[in-house]
Amino acid sequence: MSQFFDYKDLIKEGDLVLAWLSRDNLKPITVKDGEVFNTRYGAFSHSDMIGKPFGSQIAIRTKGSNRYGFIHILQPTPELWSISLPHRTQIVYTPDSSYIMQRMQCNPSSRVIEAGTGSGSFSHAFARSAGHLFSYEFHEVRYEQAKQEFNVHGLLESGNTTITHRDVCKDGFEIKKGDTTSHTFSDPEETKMDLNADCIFLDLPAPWEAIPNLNSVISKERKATLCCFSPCIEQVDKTLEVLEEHGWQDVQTVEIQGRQYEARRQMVRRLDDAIERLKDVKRRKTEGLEKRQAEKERGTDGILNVEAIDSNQDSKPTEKTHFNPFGKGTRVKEGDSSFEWTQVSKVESEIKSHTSFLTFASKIIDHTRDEEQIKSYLATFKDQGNKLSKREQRRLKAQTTKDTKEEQL
Ligand SMILES: C[S@@+](CC[C@H](N)C(=O)[O-])C[C@H]1O[C@@H](n2cnc3c(N)ncnc32)[C@H](O)[C@@H]1O
Repeated sequence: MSQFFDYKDLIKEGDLVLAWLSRDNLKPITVKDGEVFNTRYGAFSHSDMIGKPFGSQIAIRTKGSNRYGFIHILQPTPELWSISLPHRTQIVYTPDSSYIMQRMQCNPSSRVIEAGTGSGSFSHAFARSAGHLFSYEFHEVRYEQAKQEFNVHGLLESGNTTITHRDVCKDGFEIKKGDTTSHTFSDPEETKMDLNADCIFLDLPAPWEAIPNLNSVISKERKATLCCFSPCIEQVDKTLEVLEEHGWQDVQTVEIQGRQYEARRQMVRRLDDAIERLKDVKRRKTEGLEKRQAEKERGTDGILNVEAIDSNQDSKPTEKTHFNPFGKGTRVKEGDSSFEWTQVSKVESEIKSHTSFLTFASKIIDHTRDEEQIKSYLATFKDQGNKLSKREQRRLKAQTTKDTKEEQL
């Protein structure tokens, strides 16, 4: 059982919990009775966490004051792990990994190849969703650390993850008896693993060197989908050349540009407001001119003549503009019920999340078809077709023609 995939209610000794200190400060802790988690808000005793439900808030009184410091203790998930894990390399974050898995249609029947493992960020997301994950890392220390981490997190124990120490560009992806891998060849008959992979994710500096090695390990019956994660367009260029050379199809390169949308209210500005504003500007201008004229009428020695004194006594201070919908003026609080508001969404001008270019491609190895199966499909369609609407019949006919063409290619 892995804490990452199976829901758990209460925290027990030995559990991994993620302590949420702030939005961008999440720390993994393995709970051990008697130990203390030190933070700048104070020292949190692990024993206070044992028996508490995941998601609880733990509060302590800060030394020498009457105030409280608190943290939340959360159950690990691949998404939270990505933002709290110890970095050994650059990692793939959830905005990319979720998109990639959806594009590759990664599901519980998928057999996934991932190279390299790196810090194991994406591995956790794959391991949760896929049927089996085969992860490869050529850096020995990183391989050992990732293996140890996968073991502690229950990924190896759950049986759906295999990590192998390998340079996939030089030595390919096949996993044989005697290789340095987490898989145990317990059956004497078993000499190599059957990978039969249908999802391949390459986060390598030179994916074009690994692509030629995929043929022997990708599924023969199912369509295999590949994604290469490369930060530079020059890498994409080389990858595209090799994909074409090795018969990969449906090639597409995309870039994720995550943006934050802010929802807020904006004051409704009407033509009448603009007219009001112009009138206000004109009125102030006139008042200003009158004031200056009155000052001119003071004597050069600073003594006012009688007329000027009289007009000066009459002049009132200029009234403050209380509302200017087109610029500065008295601030109006968003949502103030004296004004009309409309709901808008504002997008950040700067893009924060370009990480890499994602190149997708797919390959079907076996183009032969089971004629008996096709006949039975066609018979079913025909039978159903009599009961279907004209539109449905047209759709089925188009689908059948498309399938036949694809098979012929
Ligand atoms: C950027 S990291 C992968 C990060 C990973 N996707 C994650 O989310 O944590 C790239 C990893 O690929 C490994 N690597 C590079 N070339 C390799 C090769 N030819 N075979 C196997 N691993 C390789 C590196 O050692 C490094 O750990």
